[in-house]
Amino acid sequence: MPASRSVVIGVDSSTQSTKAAAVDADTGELLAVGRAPHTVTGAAGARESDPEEWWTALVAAVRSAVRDAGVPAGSVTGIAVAGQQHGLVTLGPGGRPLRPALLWNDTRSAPQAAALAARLGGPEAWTDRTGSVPVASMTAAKWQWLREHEPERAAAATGVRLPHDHLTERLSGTAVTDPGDASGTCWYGTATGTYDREVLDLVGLDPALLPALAPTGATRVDTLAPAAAEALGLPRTVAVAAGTGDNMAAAVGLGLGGAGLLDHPVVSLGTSGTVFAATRARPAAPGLAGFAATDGGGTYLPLGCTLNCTLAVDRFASLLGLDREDAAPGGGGVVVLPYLDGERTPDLPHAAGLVTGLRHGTDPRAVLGAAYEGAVFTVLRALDGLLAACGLDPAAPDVRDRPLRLIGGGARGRFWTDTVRRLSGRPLVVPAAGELVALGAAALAAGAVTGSDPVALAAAWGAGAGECLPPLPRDEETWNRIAGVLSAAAPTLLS
Ligand SMILES: Nc1ncnc2c1ncn2[C@@H]1O[C@H](COP(=O)(O)OP(=O)(O)O)[C@@H](O)[C@H]1O
Ligand SMILES: O=C(CO)[C@@H](O)[C@H](O)COP(=O)(O)O
Repeated sequence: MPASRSVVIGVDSSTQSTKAAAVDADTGELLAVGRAPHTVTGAAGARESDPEEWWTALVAAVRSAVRDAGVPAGSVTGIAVAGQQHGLVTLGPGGRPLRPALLWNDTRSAPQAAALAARLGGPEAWTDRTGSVPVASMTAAKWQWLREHEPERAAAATGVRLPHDHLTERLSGTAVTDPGDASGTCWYGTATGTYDREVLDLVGLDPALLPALAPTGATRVDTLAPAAAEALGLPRTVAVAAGTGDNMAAAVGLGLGGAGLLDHPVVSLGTSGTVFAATRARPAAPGLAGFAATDGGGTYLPLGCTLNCTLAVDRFASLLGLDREDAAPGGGGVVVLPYLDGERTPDLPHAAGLVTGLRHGTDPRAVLGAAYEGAVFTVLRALDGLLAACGLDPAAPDVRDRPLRLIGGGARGRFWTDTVRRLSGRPLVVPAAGELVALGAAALAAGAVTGSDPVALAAAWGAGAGECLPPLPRDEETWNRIAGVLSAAAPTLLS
């Protein structure tokens, strides 16, 4: 290996685990990936994780990636963190968390979100200002929940951070965020590129508690703080980028942004199911998050998000005593609405899962298959909403022919890809590189080291290239059966 090789580390700190990718900054070669799991606790709508565990996982994953890459620590030049979005991290003395973080899929904040959505002139005013109408996932609703349920902790907070901000601060000692992840708080103005003081007043949050806004996720905020350098076994000279949210980093990894187009909408199958596209317009619609991309240059990342994707299907597999791949199409009338965690799109925070169409002869594998179908249907309905908000007719042949890029852990599963193909009738591109979020973060790190545009870097690395799967005939019957059950069950799902 040439002594001058420059290696960058991209960290994906998402709901279930941390993944750290060691990447050759010049060629984009993925040298190694380190992984470490997270613990999520909570019942009855609560979902919390200990930020200290994220830090321990980051250290373990980065050390493992550098070791497995077989590169000297001195060749590492940059690091960036992409994190699960929206989570509320409250800091106390010494910058340490006051309590576990409230996660994006914690639905206890639904009443606070509904109350906030009615303020400031109602939903349209919120989308005009922040891009999104508050739902339970948004950080502003979580902060309001904390004020109402744990006022002494809210009053004691000396800092309020998103998950990726907190980890970036642990790395660098600098309190900073980026436009992309900030746009998931509902207190950041996507039109102005600044914190919205009126929203902060509304939720009683002192702006001094928030991190500074970096111009882009690739902004070099500092180098490693001494304690972080020691924990990671890396030199203090390693540049730390501002980082971003996990969906924004995936967009960077796929080379979307700048002159980003709607040609390849993205579907991500992870704990959350997300659909997004990079666009220069600023589309707004109820049920859609009008995020900013992380380039800070007027690219937007409208996104639909479901709460029940791979984890919900895995839960059905374990309830049925089956392996996740041991599924059959749900034909024969079984329908599963897998809303085990409530749901965000559609906005049904209090919903529970629903199974219909069971008979004595029902094959358990078909029930599992129907869970996949229910999860994929929910994601693809969100995709139709996204395309419509971008001014496109989802059913128009030229729109239906646009390949979907399929990413996230579920994209590794054949039954997932088959179900997306069958229910969408669209061609798919499945990137060969599994860790698009970590690769996007690595491109942000390389951007911080070299000053280059991270989207252009990732595009040159070819991180998004992969297998093209031709379309299958659209399974209208299954689609209509699920849509019928959803519509008939709507009154029950609301309560
Ligand atoms: N080979 C595979 N086949 C099907 N599903 C998989 C496979 N590998 C991982 N998964 C799914 O991917 C999920 C994790 O995806 P990931 O995108 O890493 O989640 P997150 O970013 O939310 O932590 C797991 O819940 C698991 O169900
Ligand atoms: O809330 C959203 C997007 O708005 C989620 O997509 C989170 O960012 C969590 O991501 P994963 O852990 O599922 O990757």
